[in-house]
Amino acid sequence: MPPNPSNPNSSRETKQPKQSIHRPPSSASKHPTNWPPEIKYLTRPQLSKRLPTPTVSQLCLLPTPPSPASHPSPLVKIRKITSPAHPANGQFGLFAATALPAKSIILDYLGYVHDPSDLDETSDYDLSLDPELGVGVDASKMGNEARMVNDYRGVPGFERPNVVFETRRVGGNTGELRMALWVGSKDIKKGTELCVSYGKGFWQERMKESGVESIGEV
Ligand SMILES: C[S@@+](CC[C@H](N)C(=O)[O-])C[C@H]1O[C@@H](n2cnc3c(N)ncnc32)[C@H](O)[C@@H]1O
Repeated sequence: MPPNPSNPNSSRETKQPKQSIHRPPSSASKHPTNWPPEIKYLTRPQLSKRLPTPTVSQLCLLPTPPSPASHPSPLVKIRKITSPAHPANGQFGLFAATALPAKSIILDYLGYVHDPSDLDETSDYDLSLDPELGVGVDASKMGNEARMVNDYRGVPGFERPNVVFETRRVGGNTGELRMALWVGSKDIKKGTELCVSYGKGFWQERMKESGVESIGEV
């Protein structure tokens, strides 16, 4: 804090050792490298206020998770794609920061948890959490590193996805329902891009929006 001439305690402040300067706890505002500043970085899901109480209790959606994982995740890195051969060139992608064992969990897909009354139809980041209740997790305006995962289609070197989205219950069968990103059936080497399948529905919708009638095999 700079000295303030109108503050009688100011000169005393300037003599205090450097350690006394207030800093927020380091974990409070740490974002992953390359995190876009316009997107809110989440370390737990953000619940829509419009979610009905029975839905919140059925999915055990908790304002505070029992055991928060470390943030940012040490397992992944966000990188800008700079290969013209990559279909998401110029955008971001998610990469393994370390070797990832087959079938292991990587991280939760965090975002705005909402029901159909609170749906952003333009979002490309909305995953279904509970299809029966129509609850989704939308990471378009807020989320974590998992929002950066690209689809494998057209990515050089990919014939199939190497990671999958699957729900999990935090802390056991009766815990909070979350969407998570998991390693597929094969180990992943450090530095490899992580690519899921968004599903045919995503690309069919994309084609419809761009006016293409038939898409054939996707
Ligand atoms: C969930 S985001 C993925 C992260 C995104 N690359 C970013 O930088 O925010 C989904 C968007 O990524 C792009 N994308 C992901 N995979 C793609 C692919 N295989 N081909 C073309 N675009 C892709 C599309 O623009 C899509 O709308």
